[in-house]
Amino acid sequence: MTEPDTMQTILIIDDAKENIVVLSRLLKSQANIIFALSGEEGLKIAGTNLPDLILLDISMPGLNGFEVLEHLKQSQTTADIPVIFITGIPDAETEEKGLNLGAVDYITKPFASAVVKARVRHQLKLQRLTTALKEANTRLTQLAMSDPLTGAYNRRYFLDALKKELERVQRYRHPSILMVFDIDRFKSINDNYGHDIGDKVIIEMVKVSTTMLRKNDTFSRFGGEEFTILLPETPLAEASQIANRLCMQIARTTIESGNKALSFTVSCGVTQLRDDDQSPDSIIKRADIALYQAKQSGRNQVVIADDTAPLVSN
Ligand SMILES: Nc1nc2c(ncn2[C@@H]2O[C@H](COP(=O)(O)OP(=O)(O)OP(=O)(O)O)[C@@H](O)[C@H]2O)c(=O)[nH]1
Repeated sequence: MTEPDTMQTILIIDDAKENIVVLSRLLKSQANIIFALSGEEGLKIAGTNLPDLILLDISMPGLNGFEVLEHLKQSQTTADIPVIFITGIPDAETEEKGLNLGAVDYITKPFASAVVKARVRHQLKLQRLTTALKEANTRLTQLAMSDPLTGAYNRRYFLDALKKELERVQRYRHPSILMVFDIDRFKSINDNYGHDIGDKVIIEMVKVSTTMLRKNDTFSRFGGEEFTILLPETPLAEASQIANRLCMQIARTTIESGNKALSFTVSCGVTQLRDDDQSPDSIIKRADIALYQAKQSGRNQVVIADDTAPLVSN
């Protein structure tokens, strides 16, 4: 979160140096001051420095203040930077135009120093609060889609991704794969080594899996010791190899527990998304049945769902 005492930055855009000098002197105790002597230069600086507030002159050669504001609003990176017009044009029509374009305030010259300071302080405070709110929102979004123990995507996020991928499969008819992994005899790991070591096993499972996957694959901790992987645009034969490789890699992994090295295995069910799947449920059910068969057949192995019908490509 932004600290309240962190110095914020004000960008002054004005073609008259003397105005920049006066405003800088006035506001330097409130913020870091940077400046530009033209609209074009101001836009460049705004895009790279992302100031907390812009004080903008209206009448300038080249891009005028209104045009600068329009450019700022068009770019996603600068659209939310508050802009105050500081201008010698006192008429209400110009002020209305400036505010309608999205300026947060309009100050006319000659101005009273104390009033400018107060209005700037007010905008900087609003900006600080807005930034803190945005950061909190980002954190909340992150929390809502991830598992706290491992940081992997959670069930909710995964189901959403699976639903979207099913729609893509139905539309483009490419092969996509769901894998469900489950740690073998995990209860006995907890019982014999303790819950903390159980947690370490889960964390290691996530680490090993995620390093072996591609950027477009989605990995989630779907439940306690159950993990799901979505592999978009992947033929079944390739998915089978990936699942087997992952199983082998997991079996080679060890966890330190006191002076002992603990190893563990996983079982896996694999299925292909089908264009007649009505929802993620039926896909998960198929993969779960295959996983159950892997468990029944002795664990530490991959089973491909029986009823996976190959998609007919267009
Ligand atoms: N340490 C730890 N244990 C968990 C967590 N979530 C679930 N568990 C445990 O995982 C265990 C799952 O056990 P079972 O469903 O019986 O399955 P299993 O022992 O892995 O047996 P199989 O799946 O048949 O190989 C339970 O004992 C849960 O308490 C967790 O976050 N941390």
